[in-house]
Amino acid sequence: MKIIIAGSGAMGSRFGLMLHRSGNDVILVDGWKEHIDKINNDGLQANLNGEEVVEKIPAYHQDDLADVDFSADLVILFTKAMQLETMLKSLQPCLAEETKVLCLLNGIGHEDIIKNYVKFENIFIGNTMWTAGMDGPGRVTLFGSGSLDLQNLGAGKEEAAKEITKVLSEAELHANFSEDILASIYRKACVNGTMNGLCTMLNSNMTEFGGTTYADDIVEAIVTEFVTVAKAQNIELDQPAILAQIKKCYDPETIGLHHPSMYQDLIINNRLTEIDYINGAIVRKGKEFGISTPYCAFLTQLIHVKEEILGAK
Ligand SMILES: NC(=O)C1=CN([C@@H]2O[C@H](COP(=O)(O)OP(=O)(O)OC[C@H]3O[C@@H](n4cnc5c(N)ncnc54)[C@H](OP(=O)(O)O)[C@@H]3O)[C@@H](O)[C@H]2O)C=CC1
Ligand SMILES: CC(C)(CO)C(=O)C(=O)O
Repeated sequence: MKIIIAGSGAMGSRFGLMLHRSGNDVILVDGWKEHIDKINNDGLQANLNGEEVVEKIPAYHQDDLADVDFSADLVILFTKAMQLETMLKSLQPCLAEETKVLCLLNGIGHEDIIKNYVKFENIFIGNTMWTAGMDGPGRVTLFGSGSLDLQNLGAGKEEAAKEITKVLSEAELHANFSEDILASIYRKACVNGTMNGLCTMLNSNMTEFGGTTYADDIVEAIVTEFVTVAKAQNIELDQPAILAQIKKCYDPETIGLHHPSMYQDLIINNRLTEIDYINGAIVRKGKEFGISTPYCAFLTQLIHVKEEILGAK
């Protein structure tokens, strides 16, 4: 399959690398020039579960796509939420009538933006439990395992969604076709709505946070707000199952030692965070439905205060 990875930071590099290694025709697209230049000069370098890997994958700056002759079957969106709209504008020359676009960003409601740039029946949405970290331009660390869920948004596009699922699974990305992707996105948002903001504020990884005596109470309070807001939209979530899924993140043998992507953004790279698309989205939806969301509101404010104190850009 001809695949564009649109947003080739840590996660885009992971997916690009694994899809390239399983025989797909992949190109990487990003707005970070130094990263693109490094990949084109020296290959994409990765520590893949302890093994040093270098793959030659063509990489393009997103402003240069008008000159690129590559009609993609599939575009996988992996920007940060704040960069999504700019990337969608840049991608226009590469979107053919049949190009499918799969969004795997963390957060809630990205389809509202994507549908302004992509035909509704070509939009596929999902979420992933894979992890990845950027070490510097052209270099990533990829450890542990993961999975992803996806579904078509447009009616009658199940077969296309299953075909994408197959291609991703052949790359050992463990993809599942979901019958209820909105619930799945909310379940993942509960993980990010707890782990990302809390580990960032508390300067911890997930194992360290999960080992504290306060972890269960705080996590339950936040998840209750997500579940209540989801219910108001007729999205039914199994709260005990979500709490159990979050606890699994504390395991140092799986992803517990990972610093969530929000920590990587703010604490390591001094960049603005996606908090407004995770806990902030619950506060906005809560207001719409008359539901009080004090924990999400406070965590959103705290992260913004920290962004200001650190002068994040
Ligand atoms: N990392 C993870 O483990 C996980 C991340 N996700 C989600 O996947 C999506 C993509 O996240 P992720 O891959 O972590 O994003 P990254 O932070 O690795 O990359 C996103 C973009 O930020 C810019 N950038 C990143 N680092 C630097 C740097 N040091 N200097 C300059 N620019 C930089 C680049 O674009 P530009 O120059 O255009 O700004 C890059 O494409 C997000 O929605 C995230 O929440 C989901 C699951 C796990
Ligand atoms: C690994 C995980 C699940 C932590 O919340 C994640 O999605 C992230 O780092 O953004």
